[in-house]
Amino acid sequence: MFFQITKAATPLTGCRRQLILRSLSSSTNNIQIEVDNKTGFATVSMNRPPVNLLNLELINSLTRSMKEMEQNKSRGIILTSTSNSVFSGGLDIKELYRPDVQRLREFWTAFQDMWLAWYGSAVPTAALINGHSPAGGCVLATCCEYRVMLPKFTIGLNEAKFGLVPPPVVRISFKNVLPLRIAELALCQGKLFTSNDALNIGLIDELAKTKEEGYEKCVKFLQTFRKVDPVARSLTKQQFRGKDLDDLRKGKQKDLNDFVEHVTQDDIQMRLGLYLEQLHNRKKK
Ligand SMILES: CC/C=C\CCC/C=C/C(=O)SCCNC(=O)CCNC(=O)[C@H](O)C(C)(C)COP(=O)(O)OP(=O)(O)OC[C@H]1O[C@@H](n2cnc3c(N)ncnc32)[C@H](O)[C@@H]1OP(=O)(O)O
Repeated sequence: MFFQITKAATPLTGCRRQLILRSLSSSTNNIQIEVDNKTGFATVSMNRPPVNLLNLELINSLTRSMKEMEQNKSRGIILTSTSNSVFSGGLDIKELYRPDVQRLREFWTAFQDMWLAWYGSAVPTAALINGHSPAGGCVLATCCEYRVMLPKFTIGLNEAKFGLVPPPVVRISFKNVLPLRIAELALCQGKLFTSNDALNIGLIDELAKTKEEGYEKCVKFLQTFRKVDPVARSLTKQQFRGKDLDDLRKGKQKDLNDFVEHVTQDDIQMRLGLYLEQLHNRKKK
């Protein structure tokens, strides 16, 4: 069994009684799942301190938790993080820098599977973006159907800034949310938007002052499907997203080969090394 179920009070709503499902599959316990007994909605919290970097293990946990939620016929999922300042810092660049090619292939295959699971989820999804959400963090948020963000953080696809060319899946979920021209410019500029600017361009749907308020807004969104037939809802969503999903399923091998070829280029490796150094030295200046 993937999850153990224990009862606990919720950190989100204080009094509402919930079930907490803890991941047993990973020694790092990198995901926490809570199910609200009243609404039936599950909150999936990324829990990989300090900044929820998406390494192979966290990516696999995200995919497995989505599959588990679908099997349990969850009525809605809220994706968030246990951190106070970061939703997800994006891909763990250490997975890309001087990689073992076998692990790099495994890593990108896992990322493809996570994208397929979250972008194509049969269950309604909302992202409660309670902190910074660059690159891979933004991909995860834009896989969801609705985004509520706390103020004074940043979100966007900044890959171009450090020399990475975003693969198709990264563009697709971004393009699904934003007007094409804004998506193209933002990607080419490697732009990170403040919460306010993200709201103005439509990258997020609502702002919330606190995590609790954000949670309630996500719940309100998920409740809009309460009187809708879940099968009709899910098939309608598939009509919008099915082609993107099929394209990746059919092109998975090529996408993987292109990714590995791109990331292992000497020039890209040099840039990734410099970026890691820059991140490490950021606070020392
Ligand atoms: C062909 C391939 C193309 C695309 C692939 C798919 C698309 C996705 C790409 C990505 O996601 S690439 C990653 C992009 N992410 C970023 O650029 C974010 C960089 N990080 C930050 O801006 C900040 O760290 C922060 C997320 C805003 C959090 O700031 P905070 O002050 O809270 O933490 P701090 O900066 O001190 O970081 C803590 C610790 O983590 C290290 N770190 C941060 N981000 C990364 C990262 N993405 N990969 C690896 N390591 C990272 C940082 O150096 C600190 O570690 P240290 O204390 O040991 O130095």
